[in-house]
Amino acid sequence: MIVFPNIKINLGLSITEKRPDGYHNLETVFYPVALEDALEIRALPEASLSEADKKITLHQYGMEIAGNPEDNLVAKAYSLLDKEFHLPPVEIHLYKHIPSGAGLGGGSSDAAFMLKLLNGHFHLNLSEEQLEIYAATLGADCAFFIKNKPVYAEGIGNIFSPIELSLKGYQIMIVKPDVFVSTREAFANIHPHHPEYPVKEVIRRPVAEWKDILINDFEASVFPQHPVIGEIKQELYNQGAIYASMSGSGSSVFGLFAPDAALPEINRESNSFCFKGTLGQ
Ligand SMILES: C[C@@](CO)(OP(=O)(O)O)[C@H](O)COP(=O)(O)OP(=O)(O)OC[C@H]1O[C@@H](n2ccc(N)nc2=O)[C@H](O)[C@@H]1O
Ligand SMILES: Nc1ncnc2c1ncn2[C@@H]1O[C@H](COP(=O)(O)OP(=O)(O)O)[C@@H](O)[C@H]1O
Repeated sequence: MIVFPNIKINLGLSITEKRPDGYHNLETVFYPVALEDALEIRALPEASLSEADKKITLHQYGMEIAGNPEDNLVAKAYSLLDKEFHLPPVEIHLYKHIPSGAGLGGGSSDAAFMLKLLNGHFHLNLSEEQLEIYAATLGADCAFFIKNKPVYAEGIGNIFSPIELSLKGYQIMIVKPDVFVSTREAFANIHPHHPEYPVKEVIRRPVAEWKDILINDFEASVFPQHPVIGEIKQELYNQGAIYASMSGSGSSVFGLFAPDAALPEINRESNSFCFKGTLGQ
């Protein structure tokens, strides 16, 4: 069985306060985009396991991910459900197309799709709401990928409400320079505050009005540290983007373009990543 975990972009990201547990409350809109990994599981017969064998064998392809295979979020997702449901052993094939440390939620998406895949394959009969609860323990934005629909998110990024927003037909260009931004460090450099223009209100206005009022709070601290990210955002505007922003805690930047626009070539560095697509929903 194979699934295709996709990314999200953040439309606005206000970090409003630091919580006693060390996490931060935030306000953002998550919007799914069809840049996808591929994730496949094959169940193995219980009898094929010797005492010393692990229950998961993870084969990884495509872009490299930092860390050991047992720290991979798909392995953590399996262990979470295995504890409760004693799952059969599985062989996992994960093909990474989504860059890591990009603010695109690639790891969280893999984890959420793994939960959905195991739920379907092994007939666990978990509801979407139950899957969201499991997902939230794996990463702050992981639960979003269970329903995978545009939402307004609050709390630590795990409390969702529906929004009336469709960007269907807009073209999107995502550029990620060869820079890794740690989410944890990005939060450490933030001064939380309530925004002048709340994300929830700005999002109701036409996209052409978002430029100076739909803000990602991480840009103020990440751009001075990594000027190339800010330069890419400016370049997207120079090349005709209607709206451009860093996604999440970086380092990727996306530009939204009109449905009939010719998308530019932005080749700043040989190791940068670039995706071009069309939005759905
Ligand atoms: C802030 C966002 C916006 O989309 O950044 P990106 O990861 O997309 O860049 C996400 O919600 C991130 O979600 P996720 O990447 O799952 O975060 P986690 O792994 O749970 O947390 C990584 C670290 O970030 C910090 N953290 C994360 C979320 C949050 N609301 N407050 C925090 O302070 C904590 O220090 C935590 O240890
Ligand atoms: N399946 C996975 N895909 C990507 N990263 C993973 C995965 N499992 C664990 N990680 C770890 O999570 C970190 C954050 O990755 P990712 O979620 O892709 O980035 P971001 O949170 O910036 O969108 C990576 O540096 C990597 O060490």
